[in-house]
Amino acid sequence: MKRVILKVGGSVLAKLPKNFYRTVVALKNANICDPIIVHGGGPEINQVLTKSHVESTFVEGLRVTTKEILHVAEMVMSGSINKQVVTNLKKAGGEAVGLSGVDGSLLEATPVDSSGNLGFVGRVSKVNESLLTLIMKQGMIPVISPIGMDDSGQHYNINGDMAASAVASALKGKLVFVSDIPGVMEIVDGNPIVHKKLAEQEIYKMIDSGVIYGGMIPKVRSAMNALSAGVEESMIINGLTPTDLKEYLEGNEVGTKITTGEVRHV
Ligand SMILES: Nc1ncnc2c1ncn2[C@@H]1O[C@H](COP(=O)(O)OP(=O)(O)O)[C@@H](O)[C@H]1O
Ligand SMILES: CC(=O)N[C@@H](CCC(=O)OP(=O)(O)O)C(=O)O
Repeated sequence: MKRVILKVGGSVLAKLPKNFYRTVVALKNANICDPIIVHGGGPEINQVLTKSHVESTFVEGLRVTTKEILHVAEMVMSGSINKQVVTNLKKAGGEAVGLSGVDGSLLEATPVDSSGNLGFVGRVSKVNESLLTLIMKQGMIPVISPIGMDDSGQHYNINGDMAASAVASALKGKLVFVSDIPGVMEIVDGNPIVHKKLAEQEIYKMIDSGVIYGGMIPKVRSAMNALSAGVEESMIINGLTPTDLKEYLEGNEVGTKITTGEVRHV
């Protein structure tokens, strides 16, 4: 069965319309496809850090992660957020298994930056596909928190978009980023537009010119990496509307499709 990897951003987790989880469960129960959720949690991590008076900085959308910040990221994402997503799927009539990348070596990780400037930020070096397959075969939806571990047992904070891209690449599924914007946007002649399709070269230009910034940088990079790894489709859609996910699954044009091909247009 086809796999759809849904990366649900921290930006939308608390704001998803009621039918979001019902749509995901319906896909599974009707054997249309096997959904896998990878979630983020940036805003909730920020809240806890702010309460603890811990400052946090980002480099190109990645959080510089000290030992203390890693502890908070793990507590927030693998703890409360992961279990809330599992609960929401249950309430929508599904069964889900919540895991972090630490469990069953689901996401083996290495430091993203060998200079050490980003601290305990990881990238996925290997995905335990058979564990995911096992869960899906039991009729359950895997829900993944993006914390990884290396051979020595060191944990890493992994950007959710990068984790989702690695999972999609391993499973050769479709990759859908569910975020708080209608897609990749740009101001053209004074008006905001949503790009329906974007190719690699355009994306690099948009990063260089600052049109794509912050959390959108790891998203588009992860989308492109997944495509080069053989993923069928990488999309960015809006999690704030009750219709985008359903429309996308029904084959209608929503959000931004990232392509490897040549340019253009809106
Ligand atoms: N060109 C762009 N189009 C749309 N959003 C952009 C763009 N560049 C940067 N962004 C920012 O990226 C954010 C989405 O990334 P992020 O906050 O990390 O979301 P998530 O938690 O869903 O992963 C948007 O809310 C917006 O502020
Ligand atoms: C290394 C790194 O940046 N990790 C992210 C993990 C959470 C995440 O990716 O959350 P969103 O999906 O909400 O952006 C962080 O600490 O914020």
